[in-house]
Amino acid sequence: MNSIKQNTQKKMIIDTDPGIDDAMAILLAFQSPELNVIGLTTTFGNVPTAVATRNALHLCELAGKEDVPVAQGLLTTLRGVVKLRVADFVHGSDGLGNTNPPEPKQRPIDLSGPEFLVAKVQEFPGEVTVVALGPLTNIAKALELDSNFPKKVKDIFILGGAFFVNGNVNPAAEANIFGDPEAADMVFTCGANITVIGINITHQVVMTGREIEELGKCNSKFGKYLCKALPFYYDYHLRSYNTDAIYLHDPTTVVAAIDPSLLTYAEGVVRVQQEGLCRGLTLFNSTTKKWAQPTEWCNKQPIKVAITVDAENVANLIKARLMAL
Ligand SMILES: O=c1[nH]c(=O)c2ncn([C@@H]3O[C@H](CO)[C@@H](O)[C@H]3O)c2[nH]1
Repeated sequence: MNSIKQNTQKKMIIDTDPGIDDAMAILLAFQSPELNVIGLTTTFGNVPTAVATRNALHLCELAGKEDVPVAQGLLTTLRGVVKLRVADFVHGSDGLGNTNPPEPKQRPIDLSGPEFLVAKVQEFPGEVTVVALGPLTNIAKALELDSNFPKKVKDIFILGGAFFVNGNVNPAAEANIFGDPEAADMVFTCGANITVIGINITHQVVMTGREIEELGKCNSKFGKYLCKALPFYYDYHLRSYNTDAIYLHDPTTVVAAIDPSLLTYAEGVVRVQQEGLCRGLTLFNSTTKKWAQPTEWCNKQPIKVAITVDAENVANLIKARLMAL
């Protein structure tokens, strides 16, 4: 990689819980000339954090990116909850569709995920894009470690929430936000330049059963690899949504970071329900109403919430890059 090319690329850290669609997103990022992936940080959600770390290292090795540092994130929620909800019914117990990936040769770096995030925004102030594909625990911890993190990070693209639609854990909550609602609320209101891509968007960006077969037949290394894991993810969608297609949650978020113009956004303050029936609900204030009394949404910095997506072009970009040789 010559230095001119590196200078024009976005420096990206992916916070991830691989996860089949995370694997697609990571490989997509490695295939994207616009991006310089400077590290992966791992979290729980689709799998426990230790499994996410193993899978992240494995994916780097598969892609010949052993030089990309992997920093293991927190093993618990921000507030220390150890009994975590893990979506093995979506991704398999190994996170990769029960394909039993080989043990990686590389090890995670000594810094924790949050420490790595803090160190990189300090090293490259205003230059680092964070793409958060799991619960927001590591990003929230980075805020606790460095109160200037929101000013130093360039932007944060978050896969999470369900805006004006039902969730996927229950009618109220989307999985990543449900995984650590306290962390999510902290991140959404921290003042950083944040774009949120919810399942109101990602449920429109799909790969059909036939396209999964095509991916397996093409000569691309990543395509061949992914189509071994994808049947598990496909079966989950067929069972749960009765649809002949998978939702491209995480890769869509990487595409939004590459080319935000493929989506449209509304700006407003988002808060997260912390307790009770609707724990994990993301509530976006889209009104311009002047409230009679101050609300919990007042005096917080607005963030961008994706409202529409050019689903066909986003999906085509993902497929083309994963099928590229
Ligand atoms: O706990 C989960 N339940 C689901 O139904 C579900 N469907 C998808 N996912 C994963 O969570 C993110 C989107 O909410 C993505 O990373 C999906 O892989 C889910 N996680």
